[in-house]
Amino acid sequence: MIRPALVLSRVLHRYDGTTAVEHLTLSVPTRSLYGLLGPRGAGKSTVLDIAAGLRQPTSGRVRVFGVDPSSDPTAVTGLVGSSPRHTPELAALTARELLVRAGTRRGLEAEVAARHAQELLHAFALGEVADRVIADSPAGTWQRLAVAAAMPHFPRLLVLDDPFAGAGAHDVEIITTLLRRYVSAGRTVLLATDSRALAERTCTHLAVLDRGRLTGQRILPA
Ligand SMILES: Nc1ncnc2c1ncn2[C@@H]1O[C@H](COP(=O)(O)OP(=O)(O)OP(=O)(O)O)[C@@H](O)[C@H]1O
Repeated sequence: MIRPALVLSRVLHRYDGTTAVEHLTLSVPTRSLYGLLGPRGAGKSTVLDIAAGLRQPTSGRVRVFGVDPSSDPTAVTGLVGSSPRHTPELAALTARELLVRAGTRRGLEAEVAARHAQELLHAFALGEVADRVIADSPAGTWQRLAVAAAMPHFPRLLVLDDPFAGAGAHDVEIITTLLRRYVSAGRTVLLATDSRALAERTCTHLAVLDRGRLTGQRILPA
């Protein structure tokens, strides 16, 4: 049997007085494009942070390709990729600089990071803005770039928080095509969105969250 990419068992997460995730049990199959759908505050970002090893749950069990992020965070860092948050510091870089930096931060040699950056710029149709400062680039550049910046080390699990937020139809098309190709290449994608239409169009599997609880789960027709 193929091991799932991610397993959450009775995961609970509390921030001070707020319960963000409540006894969530979820299994994300390898090679799925798995969508977490829910309104604002449903707990999606918290689940993604836990999956990426960026946050420890208050209780419950987490396994990323069988690895426990709390006992082997370095292994999980190599297995997972997630997008950087938009900051003025990052917006002052060029698209290429951001991708090279994302690669070297994931442990790639500078030369390898530069090659992967070039491949990603091409794949995400960002060649024209490659050497332009991100803040001066057309709308939609950041959305494509944020996804590309999650994958310079071609992680086995790509974790994307709202990759379509602010994206135009053309950007959505490019991102969706790339994510499907990534899954066809044997990788796994876990993404969060509040758009049912985009989730249903893009994903192979869907889990619906509401106030930290799982309220529905289904496999979508190909
Ligand atoms: N750092 C934090 N400190 C305190 N409460 C938080 C924190 N982060 C999230 N929360 C709360 O936890 C709950 C779940 O938030 P979360 O961001 O995980 O949901 P979400 O579905 O990703 O929502 P959004 O789409 O708005 O990001 C919300 O009630 C939110 O206010």
